[in-house]
Amino acid sequence: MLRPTPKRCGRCAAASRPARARPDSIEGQDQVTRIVVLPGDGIGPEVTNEAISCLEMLSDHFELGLRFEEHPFGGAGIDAHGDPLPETTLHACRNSDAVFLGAVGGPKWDKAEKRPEVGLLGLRSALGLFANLRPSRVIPGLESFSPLKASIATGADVLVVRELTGGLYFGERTQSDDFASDLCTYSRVEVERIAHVAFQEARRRGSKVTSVDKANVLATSKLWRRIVEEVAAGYPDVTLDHMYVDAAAMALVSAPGRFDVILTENLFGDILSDQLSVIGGSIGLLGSASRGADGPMMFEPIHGSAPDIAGLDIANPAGAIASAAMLLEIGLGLHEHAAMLNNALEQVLLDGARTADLGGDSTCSSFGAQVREKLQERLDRHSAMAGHLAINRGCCA
Ligand SMILES: NC(=O)C1=CN([C@@H]2O[C@H](COP(=O)(O)OP(=O)(O)OC[C@H]3O[C@@H](n4cnc5c(N)ncnc54)[C@H](O)[C@@H]3O)[C@@H](O)[C@H]2O)C=CC1
Ligand SMILES: CC(C)CC(=O)C(=O)O
Ligand SMILES: [Mg+2]
Repeated sequence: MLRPTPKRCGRCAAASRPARARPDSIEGQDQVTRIVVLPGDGIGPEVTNEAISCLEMLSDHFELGLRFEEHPFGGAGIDAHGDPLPETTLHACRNSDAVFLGAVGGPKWDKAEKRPEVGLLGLRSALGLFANLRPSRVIPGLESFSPLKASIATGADVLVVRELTGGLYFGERTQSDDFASDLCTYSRVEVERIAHVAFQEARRRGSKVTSVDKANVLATSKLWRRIVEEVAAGYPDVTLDHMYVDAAAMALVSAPGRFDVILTENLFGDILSDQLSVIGGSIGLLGSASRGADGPMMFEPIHGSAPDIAGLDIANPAGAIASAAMLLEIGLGLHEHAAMLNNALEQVLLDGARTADLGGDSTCSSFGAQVREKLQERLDRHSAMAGHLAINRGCCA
């Protein structure tokens, strides 16, 4: 993964080092990291605006060289080019260092020949983004966000590793007036590679994987379970257990603390991660990262375009901002910068800012502005610290 080179004092604590130079960088020229931004539809542009503004602030301050270019996608792609995934948009995504997506869909395009959601699935497939990481936790101090009793919700911290390019969403479909079918397929390779992602993620967390399937009925789940067991043998330090998806849905609300990493297929992961999001307070809080074997990663909040609240400036941008932090951390390897943004976001919530989904009256834009205020405080503190270090070390004169 390409990392921008922060241009501050080389020894400065918050400036991560580049992992490797961009292959297309020209000596003596500034390095640029291309972020393709797909605001999409409904609340997508509203939450994207808040998230990208945070990234711009960080990029300006640390001279990260992030360059943002917006492209139509989803319903906006249909309106602009008659296609939810216009060729120019796909080309830009393929040639980017990372993609940031708001959300797509809405009633305006529900009867379109190719719906916005077809564009989303097409993009995930075209970029080979087979692994979708959806972290969710009950933030310490904000247990009251959860509809669950504090005794149940406290400490919940779960990562859903969702297979993203296989299963029912990508199987052959038939549809007539009286009959319809959706084919669910999984191959050994598809299960193996997502299982490896889950076990590797578990090593960075609580060392436990719960694989969720329906192996008491489905052939794909039987294959899934067998291959997950095989992959698990290579990770003796990680505990593996299996749950049927119906039981897992129940356990998520009765004992969310029992989970660390949930490894599951596309449809189950889609459903369970929405359910999980509410345990932390709202679907508006969760970000996600999608990755393939190589190429650009994509970052998006887990929610949809929320047509019921679109255009009202009341959407919660926290999930989009959390996705921006994931872009910094996972996409660009800028751990300290990501931590600054996450920390600013969490502080705004701890200070009491609440959008409507959390029972408050903060607007989307005012919430975003508050996060940037907190971020600015952290940047100022960082500059002051870097100044001290520079004086002591005789650099950054
Ligand atoms: N990644 C994507 O682009 C996704 C797109 N969709 C599409 O979005 C459209 C709407 O789908 P829905 O099923 O209604 O799911 P949704 O996630 O858009 O909304 C479900 C509920 O959560 C609320 N909500 C969602 N995000 C919120 C936020 N940030 N702040 C406050 N409240 C929020 C909405 O107001 C709504 O009541 C459909 O066209 C669907 O296909 C759905 C999920 C993901
Ligand atoms: C088009 C849908 C599969 C999008 C969705 O619900 C999701 O990825 O969470
Ligand atoms: Mg979903």
